[in-house]
Amino acid sequence: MKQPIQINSEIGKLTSVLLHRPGKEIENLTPDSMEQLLFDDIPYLPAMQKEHDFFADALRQRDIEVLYIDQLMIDTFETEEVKRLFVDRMLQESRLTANGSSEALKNYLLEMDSKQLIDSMIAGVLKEDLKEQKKQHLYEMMSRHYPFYLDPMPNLYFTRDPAAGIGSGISINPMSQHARQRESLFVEHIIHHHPRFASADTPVWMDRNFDFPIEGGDELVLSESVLAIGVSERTSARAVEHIAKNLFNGNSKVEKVVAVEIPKKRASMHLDTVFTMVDYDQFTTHAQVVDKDGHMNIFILERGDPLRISKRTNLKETLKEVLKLSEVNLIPCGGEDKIASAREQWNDGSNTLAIAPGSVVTYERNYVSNDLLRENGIEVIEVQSSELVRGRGGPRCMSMPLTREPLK
Ligand SMILES: NC(=O)NCCC[C@H](N)C(=O)O
Repeated sequence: MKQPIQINSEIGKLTSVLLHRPGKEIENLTPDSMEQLLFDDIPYLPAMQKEHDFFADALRQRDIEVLYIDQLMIDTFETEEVKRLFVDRMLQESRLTANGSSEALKNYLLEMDSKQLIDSMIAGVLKEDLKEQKKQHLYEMMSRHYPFYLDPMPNLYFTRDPAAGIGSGISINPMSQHARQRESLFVEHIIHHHPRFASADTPVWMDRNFDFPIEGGDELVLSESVLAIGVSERTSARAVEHIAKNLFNGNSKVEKVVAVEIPKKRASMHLDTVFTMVDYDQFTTHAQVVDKDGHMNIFILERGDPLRISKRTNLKETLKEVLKLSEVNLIPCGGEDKIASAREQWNDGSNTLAIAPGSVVTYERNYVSNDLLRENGIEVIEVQSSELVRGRGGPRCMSMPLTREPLK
């Protein structure tokens, strides 16, 4: 049987990918809530959707199958029982802001057809959407109360983060930020209930109930046997150890987990905001975390009880060692210019999505980085991002590869 997940590298020809087209959840951002929901601004939805469609079309034109989270979810809602199960899980995990709202909300959601149901769960449910509930608490009676029963999920279009394919298995992530924690529930549900995935018995390398966070933007499959993981604002060292043990003890081909420490700050929230693989021996990097010689804190985890852990201090040398390469080229985002480099990193210039060795999708706006990639022989497919970028993520963040061809 064809494996529904098969990811043995960052750069093998991409054949199937999971996306989410931004929807009404974006219009439910307000100046009061956007910071808590991890946005710096409120995107203009019609333009954002146009940009996202352009991105999806660019992938389809290159024979990449594009699947959407909402459609996969709808496919699972064939029976009333599965629908109820998911609504229950979702409500359990949502911070409901009024007593008694849970039952009313559940009934409100279950009256919907599958498409409306999934759209509403992603967009959020306003208190005014439900019939007036009897108010019992002071905070409900005060006029300026919080408008949502169910918070919107505006970050869902960053499908990279809630889960990551590794080999023929998956890491279903306990996410660090409250605003994003429900996202991995969608992936977990799809893996267990969608016919394409459920029958495959996909190994789960990380369970979303683990107590310490990890996010997919930090998980980079450098080769069949080497996984790099950023220890970052979003990913904990404990989660790295945990997934490493599961990979080594399970039926995976991973032999080395390379833990890369990056500054715990928003501009470099995940490893893929400052480091991506673009070819067999070429990588984007950013000066904020790694100078052109590649100095930084790196630990290699290998099988053993306890795990064998050894320190390295140079990214370039470590990549040469673990990937068995004689040379490695680090391409700095924004080049040597400090201003261009800071600007383009903020706008996700390092966040490339490789669709084949030496071929990447990037944002058009990062022209300094794009020119530099081309000078280094990389094919650059540009997509527009006046609005998409406002959520602080690029093409890699907006995609969860499901299958890639093996490297030759
Ligand atoms: N892999 C990534 O870097 N994803 C970008 C996520 C951006 C989102 N607004 C967040 O703060 O989680």
